[in-house]
Amino acid sequence: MSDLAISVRSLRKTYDGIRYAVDGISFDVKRGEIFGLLGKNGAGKTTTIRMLTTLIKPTSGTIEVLGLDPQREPLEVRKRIGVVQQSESIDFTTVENCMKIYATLWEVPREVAKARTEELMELFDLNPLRKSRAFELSGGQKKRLQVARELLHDMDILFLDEPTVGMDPIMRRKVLDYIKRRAGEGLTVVFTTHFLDEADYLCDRISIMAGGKIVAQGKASELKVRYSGLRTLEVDAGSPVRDPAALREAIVSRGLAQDVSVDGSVVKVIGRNISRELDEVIRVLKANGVYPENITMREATLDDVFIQVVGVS
Ligand SMILES: Nc1ncnc2c1ncn2[C@@H]1O[C@H](COP(=O)(O)OP(=O)(O)OP(=O)(O)O)[C@@H](O)[C@H]1O
Repeated sequence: MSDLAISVRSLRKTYDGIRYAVDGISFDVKRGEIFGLLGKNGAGKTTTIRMLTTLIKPTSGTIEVLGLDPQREPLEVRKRIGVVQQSESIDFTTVENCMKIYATLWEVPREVAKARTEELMELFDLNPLRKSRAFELSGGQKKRLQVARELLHDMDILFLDEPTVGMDPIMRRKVLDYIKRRAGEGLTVVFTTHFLDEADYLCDRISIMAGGKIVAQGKASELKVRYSGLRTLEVDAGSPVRDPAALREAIVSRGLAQDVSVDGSVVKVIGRNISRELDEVIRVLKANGVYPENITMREATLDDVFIQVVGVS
């Protein structure tokens, strides 16, 4: 048996015949690995997951999921995977019934289904909502139900497309720890998220996508090392920055930094040479009406790597 759960080569997908949503990506995922797909909105993550999970057909390229071709053997693939999609129809029935229906659909033996339902209801804090109808739940509660019901059945690979959206930090951590535990028991996980701290915490390996391509790939720690020259300078100007676009242009066009972002009075300057160019950066800040009241400099986080790789535009 191959130790690869997924193998993708030169995969492309166009919806309109003009633009490629996924544009020639190749990657492997080992069995038992947690693989993260990151990227800005529209990068091609969901399209990739939908092709891997048999929901849409590739335009070209090859996919192997557990040694099977999702296009030729969709039913075989579906039997062995779990998918939590980004948005999913939520039934009119109660939370309790929803779990029962899913267990029946997946043909989970009655006793196993009962035990798992109790475990998952407890874990995802769904007990107080047992009798609530699913469509009445809040966004985060719906997401909890959506993830819990998918975990009722046995599977070899679990695909999670932004599974923690709307969840509070405690629930997010619980879900991530549960996924980690299942991966420790041999489950392969493909995971997309916009929360880079989550990817850092959970994923063995990460691919960053932009414009349908994979633009960086590796362990979170490797990516951070690869971009370790990056520093983030954070400046608090005390009052809102008047013209963020002009400030950004002034710093980036001089090659002083790769990126500048402004949030109210706080300016974040990310780049490789910031320590060396600090005097010049501050001169330009002042020339643009930003008089620093507080300055901090720190190492790159995964967020910084992400911004560096995919850019801000
Ligand atoms: N059903 C569709 N029909 C036409 N174009 C689509 C369809 N689904 C996605 N696209 C386009 O394909 C590109 C990639 O979208 P995709 O949903 O894969 O990105 P994503 O990385 O998952 O984004 P997000 O983080 O917002 O979920 C986008 O330009 C999007 O507009």
